[in-house]
Amino acid sequence: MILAHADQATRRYGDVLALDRVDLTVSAGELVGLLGPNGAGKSTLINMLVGLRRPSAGRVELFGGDPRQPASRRQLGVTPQETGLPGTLRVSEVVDFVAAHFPDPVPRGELLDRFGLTDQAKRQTGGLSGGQRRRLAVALAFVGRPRLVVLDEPTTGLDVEARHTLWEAIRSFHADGGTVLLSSHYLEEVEALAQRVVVLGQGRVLADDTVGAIRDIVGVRRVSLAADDLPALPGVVATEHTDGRTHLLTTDADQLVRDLVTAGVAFRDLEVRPTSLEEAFLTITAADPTRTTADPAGTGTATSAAVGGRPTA
Ligand SMILES: Nc1ncnc2c1ncn2[C@@H]1O[C@H](COP(=O)(O)OP(=O)(O)OP(=O)(O)O)[C@@H](O)[C@H]1O
Repeated sequence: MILAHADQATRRYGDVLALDRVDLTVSAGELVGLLGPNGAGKSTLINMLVGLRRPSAGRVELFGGDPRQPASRRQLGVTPQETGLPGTLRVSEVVDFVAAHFPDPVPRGELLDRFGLTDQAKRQTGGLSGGQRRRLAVALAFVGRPRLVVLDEPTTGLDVEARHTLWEAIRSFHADGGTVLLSSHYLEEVEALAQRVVVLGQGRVLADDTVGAIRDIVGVRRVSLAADDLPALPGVVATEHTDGRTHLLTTDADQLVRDLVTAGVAFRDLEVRPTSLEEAFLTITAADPTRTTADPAGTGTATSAAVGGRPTA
């Protein structure tokens, strides 16, 4: 069953084309990560799906209806990128206030415990730290036992422990059958949580696939070694130097290793590993923005800027 759907959704702000004919479907039970650099259009897409913005062209649907109609949002929980909490209310009062809008809310104690906020229950929200406020804002999206939760950069500003608490809460909601769409700058977060990743770049969908498939699409491997002198080698899309080691990014690690041997390079401590999602993502977003999906041929378009290194060839 499709819970949220964008069909050729386009959004302009004056001269800025923030979203350009984006298709996205989120089905029941999925946990989808939305990735993209600053200004890629993630918030714009999320805001359209939850009824905060109207598309300039194309269509968006939530639970099969218009997201701008309150009836379509009854089973939705949202935490936008920026939220305001009444500073003089206590945490428990804010939770109770939101819970009063729902027929079967999560009990306050259970919710606060799940989000690591039990000790803050009696504190006024104005006195909370930024991270505690953020955790409360995210917790509120879950109060009404929604079927779909949409979180725009939920863990921004959180320390490692708070981030892991939030991950656990999101995972347990998903394990109980909940559906999640979340945007993030933290690529490790998407790797840790999401089954499916949608990569946005310059307002367009660059890739929509599993984390593993995106790595395969990009197909870049990191060959690390120590060597005094390296010749220019074919198939290297970028080179980095750290701590006396050289890291070569390539789409064909096997061939590169053969070439190193053939060239008689005296290398030591050779290591070959897949790139992280971050490297894959940066490679995709650096590719031709006119493509609607990433493809293997696109890997060759990676630039040194895309992977933070210097080209050798
Ligand atoms: N209200 C607005 N008025 C004008 N331009 C806007 C507005 N909101 C967004 N934009 C522009 O639309 C583009 C997409 O912005 P959006 O906030 O959706 O990106 P994002 O991927 O969420 O970025 P970030 O990761 O920085 O939050 C950007 O160029 C942004 O400057």
